[in-house]
Amino acid sequence: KRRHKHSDELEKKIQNHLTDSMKPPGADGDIWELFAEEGEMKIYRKELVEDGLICDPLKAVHSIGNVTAREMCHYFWDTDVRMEWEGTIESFRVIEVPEEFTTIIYQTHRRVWPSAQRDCLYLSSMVKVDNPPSVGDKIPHDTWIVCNFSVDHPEANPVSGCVRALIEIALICQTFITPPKDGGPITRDCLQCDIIYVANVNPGGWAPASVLRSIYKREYPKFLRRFTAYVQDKTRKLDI
Ligand SMILES: CCCCCc1ccc(-c2ccc(S(=O)(=O)CCO)cc2)cc1[C@H]1C[C@H]1c1ccccn1
Repeated sequence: KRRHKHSDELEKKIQNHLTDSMKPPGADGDIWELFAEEGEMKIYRKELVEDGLICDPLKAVHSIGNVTAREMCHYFWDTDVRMEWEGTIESFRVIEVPEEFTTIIYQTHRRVWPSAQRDCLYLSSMVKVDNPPSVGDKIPHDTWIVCNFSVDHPEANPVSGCVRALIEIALICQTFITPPKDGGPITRDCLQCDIIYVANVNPGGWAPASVLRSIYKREYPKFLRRFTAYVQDKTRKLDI
């Protein structure tokens, strides 16, 4: 069962995301504020201050056509394409690959004046979910999750001056297939991918609440727009 040092912690976090993060906002009785909405994309936030630091949890739901859950999670997890869609990281390094679909990454984020620069050291794992909870009455064809959470590592060799931000992030994707009415073959046009993205970022050190909240308000919608467009573009059949 224990495949690497963080196996148990990873399993527990995935289970928590599948029970808690897959619930629609508000189902947990919490008050989520819808702060951005663009078509199917809805982004919610909660105000949370821990030890004087702004740790506002974020939850985004989205649904896009023509891609599968596995493709969405693959492009989110695969560091080979990270800089093609990530807009706020300045550099990153894969520190360790504990197992095939699990990496440990050190990354620095672009400094946002007047705050100190932030870095993150986290484990990133992509997992196919076997017995997914079905949301509502739709039955998913498959469910994939990428779970990113902060860990320690002796070889991080951090950039001096960076403040270590702590992250708990998950991208949960489900593929829904609507076979063509005429009984023809299933094509990309029959695919719909439902996405849930949850992010808990602790900035690790003081930063003005107004600065942090404006960064999040700007960066999360931008990230979701840019990342989903990137995957649809990468998977689009070549225009013949
Ligand atoms: C003064 C700034 C304090 C907070 C800095 C910070 C830390 C981590 C993160 C973060 C770390 C990982 C992820 S991910 O989803 O796992 C993808 C892989 O990179 C996502 C966001 C972001 C930000 C802040 C750039 C701000 C920001 C906010 C949303 C989106 C992008 N950038």
